Amino acid sequence: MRRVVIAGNWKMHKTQAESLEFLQSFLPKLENTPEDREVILCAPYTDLGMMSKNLHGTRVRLSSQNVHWEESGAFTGEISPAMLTEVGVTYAVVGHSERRQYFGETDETVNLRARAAQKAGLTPILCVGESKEQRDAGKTETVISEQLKADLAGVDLSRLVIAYEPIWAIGTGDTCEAKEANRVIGLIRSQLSSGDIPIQYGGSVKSSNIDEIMAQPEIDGALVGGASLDPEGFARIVNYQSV
Ligand SMILES: O=C[C@H](O)COP(=O)(O)O
Repeated sequence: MRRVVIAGNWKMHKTQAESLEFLQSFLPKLENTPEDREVILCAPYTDLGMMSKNLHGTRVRLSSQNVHWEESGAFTGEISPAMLTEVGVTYAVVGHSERRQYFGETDETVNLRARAAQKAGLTPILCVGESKEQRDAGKTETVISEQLKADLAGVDLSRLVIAYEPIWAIGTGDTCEAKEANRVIGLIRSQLSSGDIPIQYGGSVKSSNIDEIMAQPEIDGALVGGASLDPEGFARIVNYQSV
């Protein structure tokens, strides 16, 4: 039975004060959230320690937005697995398209990060997805297959979440049609030796479209960017209506 995993990726938003204000409004809205839904917040590094203290004893889990593959070293701006586990982080987003686009992330480094995360006891949330040009050229399946093959080499599939995030849907309001997202996620699942891996959809998920997205049989959750910044709106996404 696959888990439902709803994660909010705050990206470069929310100071510690803003994060605390978010939690104070968000947490009470989870009182009736079904227990089988995993709720994760992917916060900036600076907020993780404070958030961990305020989330202790709640059902909300913490994720970083990246993780380095070395235990320590001269890697300016990076963060090690131990720095994350020490403050109670249990997930790590790896391979987000913005890291691939702006910070030279490659399938090779994504794979290193995923394996290092697992070695430290973190669960990677691996992001894959095609660009508009690749989709328009009919290359979606090929691109994602190649990403999966390279990113998942030596990765333990029993401790993994995958997020299908078409790049052209990220931050644009141009959400992928739910049935198309379901088709692609079905293709992703067909290439995995384990059928129990939760596979999320990400890309302009909002409170207005979450019910339709989650009604799709292959979709196990969402990786939400902009719409996760507002406690009310993200609570509505977490509390989506099952059909
Ligand atoms: O990690 C989240 C994805 O980049 C989606 O972001 P978005 O919901 O703002 O489109």
